[in-house]
Amino acid sequence: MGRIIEVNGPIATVHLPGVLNGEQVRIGKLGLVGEVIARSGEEAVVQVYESTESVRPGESAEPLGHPLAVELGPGLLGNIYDGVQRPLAATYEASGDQIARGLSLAPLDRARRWSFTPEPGMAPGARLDGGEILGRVPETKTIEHRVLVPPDGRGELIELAPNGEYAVEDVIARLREPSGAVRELRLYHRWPVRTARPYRRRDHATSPLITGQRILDTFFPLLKGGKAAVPGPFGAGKTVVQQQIARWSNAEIVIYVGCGERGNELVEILETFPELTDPYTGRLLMERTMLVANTSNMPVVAREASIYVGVTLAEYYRDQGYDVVMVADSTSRWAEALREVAGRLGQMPVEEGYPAYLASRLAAFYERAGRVETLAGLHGSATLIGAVSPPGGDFSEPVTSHTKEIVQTFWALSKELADARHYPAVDWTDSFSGYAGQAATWWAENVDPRWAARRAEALALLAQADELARIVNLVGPEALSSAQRWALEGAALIREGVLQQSAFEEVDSFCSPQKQFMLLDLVLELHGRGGELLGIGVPVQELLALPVLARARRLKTLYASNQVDELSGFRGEIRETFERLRTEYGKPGGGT
Ligand SMILES: Nc1ncnc2c1ncn2[C@@H]1O[C@H](COP(=O)(O)OP(=O)(O)OP(=O)(O)O)[C@@H](O)[C@H]1O
Repeated sequence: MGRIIEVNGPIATVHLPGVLNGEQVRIGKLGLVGEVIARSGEEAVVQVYESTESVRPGESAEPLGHPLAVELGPGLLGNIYDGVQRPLAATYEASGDQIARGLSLAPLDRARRWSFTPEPGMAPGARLDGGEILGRVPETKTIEHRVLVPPDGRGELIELAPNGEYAVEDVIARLREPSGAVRELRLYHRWPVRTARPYRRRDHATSPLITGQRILDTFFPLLKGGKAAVPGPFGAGKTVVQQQIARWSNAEIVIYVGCGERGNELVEILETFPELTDPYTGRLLMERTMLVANTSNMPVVAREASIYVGVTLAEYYRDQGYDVVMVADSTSRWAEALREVAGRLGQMPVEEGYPAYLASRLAAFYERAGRVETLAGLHGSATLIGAVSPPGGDFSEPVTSHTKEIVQTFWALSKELADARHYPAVDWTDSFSGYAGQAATWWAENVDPRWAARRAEALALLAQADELARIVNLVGPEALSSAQRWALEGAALIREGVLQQSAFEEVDSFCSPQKQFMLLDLVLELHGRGGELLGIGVPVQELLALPVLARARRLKTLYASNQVDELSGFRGEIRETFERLRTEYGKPGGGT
């Protein structure tokens, strides 16, 4: 037992000989949770994850003998945790609205019993390695939990529990480790959150994470196992984008980390998520979701912990062979926590007060994304998506600029688009995806071989229109040729008929890959055929007045994702309209 020497906000200096860096510590009479972040001689600096108000020098400091770790086992799904994995529902029951400080509640329900089935063929005498599957538990109606040997466990199986109902603390297997020691395995194990969980090897990520959002999937795709960022100024729609991904993406497991956003946003998430229906099963989305949310009475440094808790949960389900997506809202708040701690430790600030290790911390976090072959030989992925909230919307600030270097997919939200009520306000000029090549293979095989060409054509048209818009601003629309005016119209059709997508409109909130491609293809066909007519002398005014243009803008809400065949009927309408015009103008003396 040690004692507190000094308390400075969320940082406590303690006299605690022999404590290790990273070790968890409980400090003060209340037993507040903290973690050693620096040591010098017999003293250690502890980052405390709860308010240190009224904690005094001289009070006790107790080392717990292990680093900040999470419990991993059945019962995680559907849970809402705080930044140090305390279950919020049970916590509220125990202490009411204001979480009592120092409260220690088990993350996994100790009383609940789970129906365990040992893995077929697994019997005493088997040589087991870390990460292998011992048995299975139906965790929810849709997700089967694979009970794993902890990654650091290895040896001869000497006992395995038969089929039956077990609580997480019950011993379900005994292992004789190479040292001869017998290790008891339970339905759950602990894992330190700052250590990436091991896997056999990295796989190439090949299939896209389909989010149902056209600007994301078609224009700036992300792969399962990939890393993405959503930077955006205040109110540009980061939260809506992340919620849409959590709600609609084709990942099997969803982890939503609400890290330090404003209280009311958190309340909204806590209220809305438990009511959402899973579009793939018709059941509750929470059956395959976990929420990690910092409560407002936890200090900023707890945001750090919640990011690591989230990513460790993601790796754990990846290790069971699932595709997991984790969204973190927002990594800027986490970076602010790093800055606050660095400041209090008197570390040299480098950029805008952030410590020199900001970039490496961000990189190490995103490095935990990936598609892997697990220790059990399964294939799973963890996709990481972080929101970034640059102050004043300035993307050159340190957190955004470092993140941009690290991620492969960058969905840049723009204030101008949001102000113009163009949602999702993802800017097609500033955004990028390094995965478009791999995604193209998937789209070609599963949707249409022309995907990459159509995508490139649309992006080129959007870029051309942005350039033309600048000219119009300078010299007025009269300076444009007919072809240029038609290009502007083509880009407007893409923006309004394809890119804009309301999260709140039932038919359009989710768009299947087939519908995404069909919409894009139809708009480009329309534009292409109009261009041909300009070539034979049809005046651009006549094209611009065609009623099919307005129809093309509305297609997205007229046909749902399961009505792609009906939607494709619009191609006939386009062809008919343009053929009629062509015959009119093709005939001598026609067209007047
Ligand atoms: N895809 C969308 N469809 C319709 N409306 C949207 C969409 N995206 C954003 N909005 C509108 O923009 C508003 C602000 O979005 P959101 O709360 O996600 O912004 P934010 O960037 O997370 O804000 P903050 O900086 O406050 O965290 C939403 O309340 C909604 O009205």
